Amino acid sequence: MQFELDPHAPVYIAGHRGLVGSAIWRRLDAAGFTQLIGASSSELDLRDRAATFAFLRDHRPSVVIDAAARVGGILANRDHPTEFLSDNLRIQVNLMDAALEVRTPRLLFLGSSCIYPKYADQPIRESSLLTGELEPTNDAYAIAKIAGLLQVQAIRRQYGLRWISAMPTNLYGPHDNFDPKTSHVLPALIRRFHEAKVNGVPEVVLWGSGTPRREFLHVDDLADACVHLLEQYDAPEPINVGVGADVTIRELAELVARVVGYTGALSNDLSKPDGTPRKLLDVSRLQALGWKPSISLEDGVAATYAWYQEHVA
Ligand SMILES: NC(=O)C1=CN([C@@H]2O[C@H](COP(=O)(O)OP(=O)(O)OC[C@H]3O[C@@H](n4cnc5c(N)ncnc54)[C@H](OP(=O)(O)O)[C@@H]3O)[C@@H](O)[C@H]2O)C=CC1
Ligand SMILES: C[C@H]1O[C@H](OP(=O)(O)OP(=O)(O)OC[C@H]2O[C@@H](n3cnc4c(=O)[nH]c(N)nc43)[C@H](O)[C@@H]2O)[C@@H](O)[C@@H](O)C1=O
Repeated sequence: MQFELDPHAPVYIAGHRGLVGSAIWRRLDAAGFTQLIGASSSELDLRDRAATFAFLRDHRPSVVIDAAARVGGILANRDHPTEFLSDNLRIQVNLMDAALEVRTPRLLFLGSSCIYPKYADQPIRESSLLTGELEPTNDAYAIAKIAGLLQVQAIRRQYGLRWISAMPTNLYGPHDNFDPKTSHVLPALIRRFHEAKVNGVPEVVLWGSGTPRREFLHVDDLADACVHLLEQYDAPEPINVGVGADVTIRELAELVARVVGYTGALSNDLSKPDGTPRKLLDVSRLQALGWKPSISLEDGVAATYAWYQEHVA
């Protein structure tokens, strides 16, 4: 182990109420971490530079995990590039500038698989970064994320702080965003099929052609991978986090319909964008560090649907 994480040292999880932040909180809480720090966006708006600096000066965390961002699915990204660029740049720049000022020893920045070129060779290696054009529906978000991983690399090089960046694939699980317009595909389909079943709707419409392929990692696996990286990884290159397998959107829809118990028809709304045709991550570097996922897509979707029924439906 390269870094022994002290369970009694202050650990700040930015975005601790979100899909990823709450999973990391659960994972560290279960491991006996006693000084987890979080602040909602109404308590601390990370776009407010002065408030962010004051918060980091007050808490002086030993570890910062950046799971705070403006996040959304393909339509939210396509229709709001201004906010996806501006909010995410400000959140991460303020957080990392403030963490630098108090010399936070260890920081994990979370990017996304959408930073890679639209037509990158599959599976996508970290080295393909900036070798081709981005997917237009989320280029603003991707540029913000690329700026974030570059800021980590710059601070490592100039100040010697051992910060790292992880690039997760599409995530899902408890505390996801299930809003029909702004969410990602998997939670949107859970909600859509559930409501169609309950209301006896004969057909569910998928956005796009259903032919794009996506890789899905349960957020509890991601949280476990983040802790593993904080303990084992210390290099400037971003590191991919995924399962190493993908499905078509149509196959995902059929899986979700089966789990939900929906037996109606599926059709396609071709007026909606497909986005990147495929973004399967090469996870060989993560596997070489000794980590692999444990939650299958079928089990993960079933558990997420159960959570949805209890907390959202
Ligand atoms: N979901 C996915 O499929 C993927 C996500 N990621 C990355 O993981 C990270 C977390 O994403 P995810 O958990 O899905 O997103 P969520 O939307 O579920 O959570 C985002 C969190 O960020 C916080 N936040 C947003 N804006 C601000 C702000 N201005 N000030 C302070 N906090 C803010 C929110 O706080 P509050 O709840 O208090 O408003 C929320 O807790 C992001 O960096 C994202 O890019 C990467 C790959 C895939
Ligand atoms: C994690 C990654 O996630 C985003 O990229 P994305 O993977 O393309 O996002 P998505 O999950 O919204 O769509 C995946 C596919 O699914 C299809 N699709 C069908 N039916 C629905 C549907 O009902 N909702 C949605 N959202 N998509 C649908 C949709 O048309 C597309 O072909 C980035 O913006 C960015 O946030 C990012 O980094």
